[in-house]
Amino acid sequence: MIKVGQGFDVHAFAEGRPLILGGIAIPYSLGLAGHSDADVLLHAISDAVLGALGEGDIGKHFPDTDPAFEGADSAELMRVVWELAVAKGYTLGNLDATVIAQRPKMAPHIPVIRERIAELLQADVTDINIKATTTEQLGFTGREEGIAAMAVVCLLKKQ
Ligand SMILES: Nc1ccn([C@@H]2O[C@H](COP(=O)(O)O)[C@@H](O)[C@H]2O)c(=O)n1
Ligand SMILES: C[C@@]1(CO)OP(=O)(O)OP(=O)(O)OC[C@H]1O
Repeated sequence: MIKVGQGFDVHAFAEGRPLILGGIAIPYSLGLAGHSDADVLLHAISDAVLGALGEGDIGKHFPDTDPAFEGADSAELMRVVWELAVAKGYTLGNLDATVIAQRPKMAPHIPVIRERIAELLQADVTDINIKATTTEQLGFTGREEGIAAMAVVCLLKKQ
């Protein structure tokens, strides 16, 4: 059986916070605002997995009104999401995600992010593709007000 899910998330830039993207810290002058560590890429991927499972979204599983998730490590939240997929008998077919950011330059960090996500999803790194694009200075990402991310996953289950 094949299940497909998609996810999309946005977080605004904020001063005085580390920039956490794809489960790693990226050296940059700004971080992202959020109730958790605001890892917009892992949030989009987690939502894609939950979508494929028909399990709603991360806001349903980890409400931003719950103090338990204040400052949460989004990698740990994604581990919980992935445990749900594994418990239902799924493995990852493949994941494709895009970070939409005018800055910082993502390309140097993508190999490490791929490895980190492969580890979190118990998958082969060749099944994980992470891309980045600017919006050519257009819109909120182009004005460097924040970062958006989108993801598509394919989950597989033996019949
Ligand atoms: N934050 C970003 C954005 C883009 N890249 C890389 O640059 C290439 C060109 O971006 P365009 O938006 O001009 O198409 C893109 O394909 C990425 O490889 C990046 O590393 N970090
Ligand atoms: C991750 C959670 C929970 O801490 O908070 P945020 O970091 O604000 O992220 P968002 O993508 O807005 O929603 C999911 C939340 O419930």
